[in-house]
Amino acid sequence: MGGAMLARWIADGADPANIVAIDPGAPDVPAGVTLVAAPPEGRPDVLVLAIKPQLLDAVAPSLASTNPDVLVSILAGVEEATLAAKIPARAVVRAMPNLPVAIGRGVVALHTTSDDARVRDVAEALMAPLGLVEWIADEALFHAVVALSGSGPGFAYRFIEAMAAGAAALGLPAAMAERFAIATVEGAAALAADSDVGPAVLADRVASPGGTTRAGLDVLDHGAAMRRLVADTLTAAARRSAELAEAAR
Ligand SMILES: NC(=O)C1=CN([C@@H]2O[C@H](COP(=O)(O)OP(=O)(O)OC[C@H]3O[C@@H](n4cnc5c(N)ncnc54)[C@H](OP(=O)(O)O)[C@@H]3O)[C@@H](O)[C@H]2O)C=CC1
Ligand SMILES: O=C(O)[C@@H]1CCC=N1
Repeated sequence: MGGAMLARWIADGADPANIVAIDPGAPDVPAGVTLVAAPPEGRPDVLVLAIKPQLLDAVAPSLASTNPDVLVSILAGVEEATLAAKIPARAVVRAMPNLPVAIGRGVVALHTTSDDARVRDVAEALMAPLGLVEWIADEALFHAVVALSGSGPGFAYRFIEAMAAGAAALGLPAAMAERFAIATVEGAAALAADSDVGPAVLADRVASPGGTTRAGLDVLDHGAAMRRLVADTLTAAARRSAELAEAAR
């Protein structure tokens, strides 16, 4: 995820000479970005933490002397207070991005208890090139955000896969089925984003009376099958986020 954010920042015009990536694993980084195995001397303006939540305790001591102006954490679950207790920083901002930030079409939720307007400005300016950016005042809602927009692309890809597999089972060549499924979901989402009515109304507009869509929607709606499946899916993801928070405390 850190790599996806970095790729977008550079595509948006950030100067790679101003960016230092800290990763002992020596991954590929964009040209001009300095890659180091351990934090260099000096105090960064912004430190973006993009390790797995389970690595926090192992990595935090190595960051203890960095003392950034703003620590931005994208760790699922892990709370602002936990981060503040483990990594000294003037301010901590939690961010929950998602994978489409790589093309500037992501969602980034932000949270901080800092009342310093400059901290909020820095976080907003950093995230603006990544897509839709919104502040969440109540940190407890971050579990829902992780489930919806953080994990959501994974769930959307499963749906696309299932659409394509369903069409292939009806005889469409598999590659064409996948192309059509992706373009259908992309177009449907773009229309919804551009529309002044909600998705329920749009679904009804697709469903001609007595037609094909209604026959299909009746399957999804029977016993609220789709709603229940998706609610269970998001609940499982949110529960996991809470477990990660608890484990990191
Ligand atoms: N994937 C997603 O869509 C999203 C992920 N997140 C959050 O982003 C974080 C990363 O997730 P994800 O990208 O999926 O996981 P990855 O395992 O792909 O990324 C973690 C990265 O951290 C590196 N790393 C490991 N140890 C260290 C260390 N000691 N110091 C610095 N870097 C280290 C890893 O390197 P190596 O591979 O060499 O071990 C790897 O590049 C998680 O906290 C997750 O909750 C948030 C929103 C969305
Ligand atoms: O699966 C995960 O834990 C991360 C957080 C949100 C998306 N990916």
